[in-house]
Amino acid sequence: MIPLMLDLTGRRVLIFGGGGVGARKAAFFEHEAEVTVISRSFSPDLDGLTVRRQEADLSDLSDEALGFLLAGAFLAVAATPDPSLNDRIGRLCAEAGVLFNNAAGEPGDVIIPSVVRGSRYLVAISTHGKSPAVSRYLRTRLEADYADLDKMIELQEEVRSMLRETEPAQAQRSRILWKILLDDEIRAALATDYGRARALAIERYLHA
Ligand SMILES: C[C@@]1(CC(=O)O)c2cc3[nH]c(cc4nc(cc5[nH]c(cc(n2)[C@H]1CCC(=O)O)[C@@](C)(CC(=O)O)[C@@H]5CCC(=O)O)C(CC(=O)O)=C4CCC(=O)O)c(CCC(=O)O)c3CC(=O)O
Ligand SMILES: NC(=O)C1=CN([C@@H]2O[C@H](COP(=O)(O)OP(=O)(O)OC[C@H]3O[C@@H](n4cnc5c(N)ncnc54)[C@H](O)[C@@H]3O)[C@@H](O)[C@H]2O)C=CC1
Repeated sequence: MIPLMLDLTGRRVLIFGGGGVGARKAAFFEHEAEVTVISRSFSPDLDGLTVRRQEADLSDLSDEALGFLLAGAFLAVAATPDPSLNDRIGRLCAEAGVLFNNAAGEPGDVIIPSVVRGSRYLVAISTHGKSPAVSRYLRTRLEADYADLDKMIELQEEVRSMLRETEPAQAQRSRILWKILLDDEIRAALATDYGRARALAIERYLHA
């Protein structure tokens, strides 16, 4: 498995099965992709999401009819509780060249990770499907332990551009940036007062 960050703007994503799991997968994609949920019933968790709904009993559909639904899709998720139906959707995706994620059944070619996201960073976590609970646990730990990561990235961005003007040696620029990252007092200041953290960084490491 190889991690990638994809821009799904304007791409079509299909979710087969509109239960709690299908709704969670739909929520994962809907802020960027064009999501359609195909199911015989729809969880209230889908209310409020920007997704199209298409009512169908998938067991009644022929391979040809399912293949027709897949036309033009970039990625499909099978999230019905019937693994053999999910696996069948996966086989048709492989034939149609559509990326496939399986919520229950034979693993597809895509895993949906746990995501920690700030305005300046994105971390995706997977256990290769072995323990989603551990992925979730790691996400909550990272969210708690690095609550101010966005502000540290902002400070690093600012100091990096200052250093490009003042410090010609790359090795020295790198050393200073690491010192700031590892400075507990600067990290503590970031939580409440960006200006103070910035002043500390400049005073300690740029005018030293
Ligand atoms: C392979 C994968 C398929 C995929 O790509 O979707 C998959 C598969 C399965 N999950 C199962 C169970 C649970 N999944 C969750 C939660 C999440 N599951 C997610 C991803 C993935 N789940 C992919 C692998 C990710 C990896 O590589 O680590 C997360 C990260 C992303 C998301 O879904 O949004 C999201 C956490 C988001 C977050 O909070 O950060 C919880 C809730 C909890 O833990 O509280 C439980 C119950 C506890 C447990 O069983 O662990 C079952 C068994 C069903 C059964 O027993 O019937 C299967 C099927 C099987 O294993 O066969
Ligand atoms: N990948 C993951 O992250 C997780 C996967 N699971 C597994 O995912 C599966 C789905 O879980 P839930 O959403 O909780 O189930 P659910 O029973 O709440 O929802 C299933 C949905 O699929 C629809 N459906 C079922 N058969 C259909 C058919 N033949 N045609 C059309 N629609 C059909 C139902 O109408 C319903 O909307 C389960 O097998 C569960 O074990 C569970 C937890 C996490």
